[in-house]
Parts: sequence; C-alpha cells; structure tokens
Amino acid sequence: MSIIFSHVHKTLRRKTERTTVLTDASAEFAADQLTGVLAPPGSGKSTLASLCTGKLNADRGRIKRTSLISFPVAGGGIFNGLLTARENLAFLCRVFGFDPVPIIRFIIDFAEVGKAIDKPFNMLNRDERTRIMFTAVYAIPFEIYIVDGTLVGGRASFRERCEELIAERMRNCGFLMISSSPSLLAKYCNSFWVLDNQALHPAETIWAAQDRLGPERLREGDGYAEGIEGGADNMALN
Ligand SMILES: Nc1ncnc2c1ncn2[C@@H]1O[C@H](COP(=O)(O)OP(=O)(O)OP(=O)(O)O)[C@@H](O)[C@H]1O
Repeated sequence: MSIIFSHVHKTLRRKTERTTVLTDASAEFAADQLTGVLAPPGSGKSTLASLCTGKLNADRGRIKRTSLISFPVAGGGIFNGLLTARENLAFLCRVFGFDPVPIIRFIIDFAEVGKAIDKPFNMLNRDERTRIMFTAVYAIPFEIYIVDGTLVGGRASFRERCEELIAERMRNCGFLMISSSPSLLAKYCNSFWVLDNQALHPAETIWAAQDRLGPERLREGDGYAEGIEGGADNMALN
C-alpha cells in the first residue's frame, strides 16, 4: 500500500503567474514507513501534500493511491464554519467510510470540548478549534497521514496527549511528512526524499538530504503550532 508518483508534472496558475512545482517527478511513499520529504520554503510542500490527498490533480503523469490517505494534519478549509463541529466530523467520517459515532465520542473526550461540539464551528474559540482539528485527523484510522509542516498543536497539556496519540499512530500507520526542517524529519522519519529542482529524489539519510539542498535553503522548526487561525471555510470569527 502506498502513494506512487509516476512522471508527474504540476504547474500552479494565478492570473498571469505560473509556478512549476513538479517536472517529471517520480516517487513511491510506502504506507508502512515514516517518510520525510525535505523541501525548501516555497518549493511546493503544500502542492505536494495536495497532490497526495487528491485535492489537486497532476497536469501530466499519474498518481496512484492504494492506501486510505488523510487530509493534511490541521489543514485549513476542511471544516465548514456554519456547520456544528459534530456535523463537520460526521461528514468527514462518512466521506472516509467510517462510523461517526465512536470517532466523535473519542474526539469529544480527547479534545475536551464538551457542549462546544454542538456549536457552529465558527463560534468556537481558537483553542477549541485547534484541539478539534488536531484530534479529528488522528482520530480517524487512516493508513497514511499527510503532514504539511505542522504535526502537532494546541496548548501544553493537549499537546502532550496529542503527541502520545501520534506516537501510537506512528507504530501502526504510515506518515508522509513534508517539511523544510531537517531536525523535525530526523526526529520522526526513517525514509527520506528531497524536493529539489521540481523533482523528487530519494536520500539515504536526512543528512544526505540536507547536504543536497544546503542548510541555507532550509528553515528549522519543530512542527508545532500552538493555535490555528481560521481553519474553516465561511469563518465569521477568529
Ligand atoms: N495559484 C498559484 N499560482 C502560481 N504560483 C503559486 C500559486 N500558489 C502558490 N504559488 C507559488 O508556488 C510555489 C509553491 O507553492 P506551495 O504553497 O506549494 O509552496 P510551499 O513550499 O508549501 O510554501 P511555504 O514554504 O511558503 O509554505 C510558491 O513559490 C508559491 O509562491
């Protein structure tokens, strides 16, 4: 089970601006590995994540998914701000083929949201939204979790519990972490790729990946975001 890129081309377009992110890129990300893709800032991390999840399609080439792939951890635009948190979560569970009842029960307990679960998502405060968004992705039993820079979030006590949940998932599931931070990928991953010159290259170690890009093109970070701004479509409040 895996995500396989075969000769993928992708150009982003906005008015007159065109940015080519991938040119004839091939790679295989296995569902039984913790894979890190080291990529400079602005080189196409979010685009790669969106191609993996199917949010974006390749212009040319093929992306074959034979695993159940998550939406990006803490990815924006997943929740609808006008629906309640419970309605959003029920919808997400059904889209991915899971019974919402036990998953929502788990999220209410784990994220400690109580009655806020039945409020419109855009009426929740930033902490509540952050806890729900991080718990939602890890509560659903995906086969490969997609991390676009941010792995964990929330305030101290939630973050600690969330890290335990992530460690549990990492024992049984695949992760594809796309980041500009060598130390983040070194901490969690056991298989490495580099996104460089619009192509994906395998690397033996994170140090080989870092050497290929050069440290001056990278940006250290710990994959932590205390809170997520917005996080939903139709956000009326922050
Ligand atoms: N719609 C668009 N049209 C043209 N260029 C775009 C578009 N969206 C983003 N870009 C540019 O394409 C490149 C890749 O974007 P992407 O968001 O995938 O990169 P990223 O590595 O995730 O960026 P960051 O490090 O800032 O999070 C960036 O240089 C960005 O400025």
